[in-house]
Formats: sequence, C-alpha cells, structure tokens
Amino acid sequence: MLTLQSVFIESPTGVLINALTETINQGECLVLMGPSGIGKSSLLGYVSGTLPKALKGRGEVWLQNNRIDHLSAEQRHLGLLQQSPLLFPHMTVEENLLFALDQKAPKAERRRIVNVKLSEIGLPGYGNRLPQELSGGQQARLALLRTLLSNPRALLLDEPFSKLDQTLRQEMRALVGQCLKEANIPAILVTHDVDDANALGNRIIELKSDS
Ligand SMILES: Nc1ncnc2c1ncn2[C@@H]1O[C@H](COP(=O)(O)OP(=O)(O)OP(=O)(O)O)[C@@H](O)[C@H]1O
Repeated sequence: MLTLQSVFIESPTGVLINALTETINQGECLVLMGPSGIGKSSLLGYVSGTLPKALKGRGEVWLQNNRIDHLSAEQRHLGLLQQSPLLFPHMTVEENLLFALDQKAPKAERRRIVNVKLSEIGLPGYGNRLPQELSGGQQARLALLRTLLSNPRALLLDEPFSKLDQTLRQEMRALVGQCLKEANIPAILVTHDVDDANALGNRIIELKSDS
C-alpha cells in the first residue's frame, strides 16, 4: 500500500500540490490527470525522491508501513518509468537489464533470468544489441522490463506511452496492465490520455489549480 499524507509541493511561483492525501492499494492504479504544468510529474518526483531542487515538497509518503519521504531515491524501492526510456545507450540490452537485477546474485543466474524475460516480452536473442538498434516500441518494452526487474514495491508511470504510435500504445497498455496484475503492487500513472486512464486506472484524479 502506498499512502500520501498531506503532501504539498511549491514552486518559486506558487503552490502546485496542496495537501494531497491518497491511499493506493496493492494492485491498484491511481491515474493523475490535469492540465500541463499543474504538478503531476513533480508529485511523482516527490514520491520517488527525485523532485528538482527548485521545487519544495513536504508531507508523508508511506510504502507498506514504512515512511519513505526522508529516504534517498535508491532506498525507496520504487520503479519509475518515463516517456524517454532511460536505457544506458552505451550498454547492450543484456547489460542494461543485468544492471537492474540484484548484483549479489551470481552473474550466470542473472543472465539466465534476463534471457527468459527477453523471450517473455518478445525480444529473444536481442541481448547483444544496443538500445539505438531497437525500435521505439522495443525500447519501451525493455524500459518496462528493466524497471520491473528491480522488483519495485510500487510503480510510478510518467506519461510512459506518449511517444508511441496508437498501435504500440495499445500493446504497451496491455503489457503494463498485465505486469501490474502479476506484480500486485500499487501504481500511479500520469497521463493526458483518457484511453490510458480508462484502460489502466482503478481511480482517476483530476488535479486542478487549487488542489
Ligand atoms: N526544475 C524546475 N525548476 C523550476 N520549476 C520547475 C522545475 N520543474 C518543474 N517546474 C515547474 O513546476 C510546475 C509543474 O511542473 P510539472 O512538470 O510537475 O507539471 P505537469 O503537470 O507534469 O506538466 P505536463 O503535463 O506538461 O508534464 C511547472 O510550472 C514547471 O514550470
């Protein structure tokens, strides 16, 4: 369960998020919508510990009975998926994925898991390619897989499909839905797209300038 308790975010020009309190249960996806600049990405930044320094956030964030808002981003065990797949360009697909797995596990075991997972997402044998040798849709699937391989305790999705065409968008929505169901973790999805919201959201919040 992910709980936000009285979260405020302020920019130099005013209040973005004003006392937001929400609880997202295991397996539930909360969708955040609202006009550009209202503070949707900033809220994900506050939850994930990556809020830009120019913005000030306060309020409690709880994940499975642990308060995490004072922890570093790495210690929060959250998965963040954004519109630009954050793959390391100089690393192969396999290296990108190995990086996400627990480094304490033997490398042979990590490689085995990576290859099984690549097959599961329809990219068998792609381990030696570089990210730029993949299509946008393949990179999107890979970025999702990389995020999930670190076994996050909650998933934050910041307009993850906005660069994809309609067909790929539908495929990715289905894949994310399936992954969320399997992982059974809380998720927050930021999107401008009503179809994304309806396909994945259990609940939709429209942020307004006075919220
Ligand atoms: N690094 C920063 N420094 C100063 N202001 C920032 C910074 N990042 C974001 N902001 C401001 O914070 C406000 C909220 O930005 P944010 O990206 O959270 O909005 P958003 O609702 O996600 O918008 P969009 O739908 O366009 O992605 C904006 O007014 C933006 O200009």
